[in-house]
Amino acid sequence: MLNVERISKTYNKQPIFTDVSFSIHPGEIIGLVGENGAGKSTLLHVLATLQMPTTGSIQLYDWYYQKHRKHVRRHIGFVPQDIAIWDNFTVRENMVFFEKLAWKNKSEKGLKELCLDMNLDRWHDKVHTLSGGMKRKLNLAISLIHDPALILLDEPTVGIDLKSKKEIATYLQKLARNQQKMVLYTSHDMDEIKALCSKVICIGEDPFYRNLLQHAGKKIVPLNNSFP
Ligand SMILES: Nc1ncnc2c1ncn2[C@@H]1O[C@H](COP(=O)(O)OP(=O)(O)OP(=O)(O)O)[C@@H](O)[C@H]1O
Repeated sequence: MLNVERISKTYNKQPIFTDVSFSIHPGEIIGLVGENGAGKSTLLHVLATLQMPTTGSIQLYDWYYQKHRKHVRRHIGFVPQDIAIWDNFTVRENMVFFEKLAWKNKSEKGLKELCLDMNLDRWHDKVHTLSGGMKRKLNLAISLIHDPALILLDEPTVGIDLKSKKEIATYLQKLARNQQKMVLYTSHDMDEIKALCSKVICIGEDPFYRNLLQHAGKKIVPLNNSFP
């Protein structure tokens, strides 16, 4: 379980978010929504251990981020907003390259299966010949090589077609259900959030997303006392 307790983040004394608390249980896919600049990416960066919270504590299973940062990292898969793969390498070469950097070894057969699970079947094709959606699928496959317990996805389906979105959603649902992964997923596509996520975190002061979700009968995770 991921337990986030009263974390805050400031940049140059400017608060980005304050007093944020929530939990993610194994098997849960939680949505993270909010207007541009609300702090979604910043929160994901903190949860990915790329930045430290200014105050508060985060615990993944028995490990505290502050104390066991290196260990915690091994159990996190992070897909950043920008696609981060090698354009002149093939799909296979990218998977093999990132496997070498991963904490766990995986056979080439296992790597290929990860791609095929998402209907990415262009194993020997160079990345620059793939569509945007295929690149996003490869980015996601790379983040899963080391079999992470917590998967953090920052707008993983932006600019991709409905079919690929559905394939990714189905894959994530299977992953969460069958392997008890914890998933935190940001998107500006509310239909996607409503279909995929069991609960939703609304970050930022603007009540727009909260109202929209309440209307749709979605469970909203209260972040602190100011948003009961
Ligand atoms: N390294 C940084 N230094 C200073 N301020 C930053 C830094 N990174 C982000 N910010 C600021 O933090 C705020 C939150 O940014 P963030 O990228 O987390 O928002 P977001 O909710 O992900 O936005 P979007 O929906 O546009 O992706 C913004 O005001 C941004 O300018």
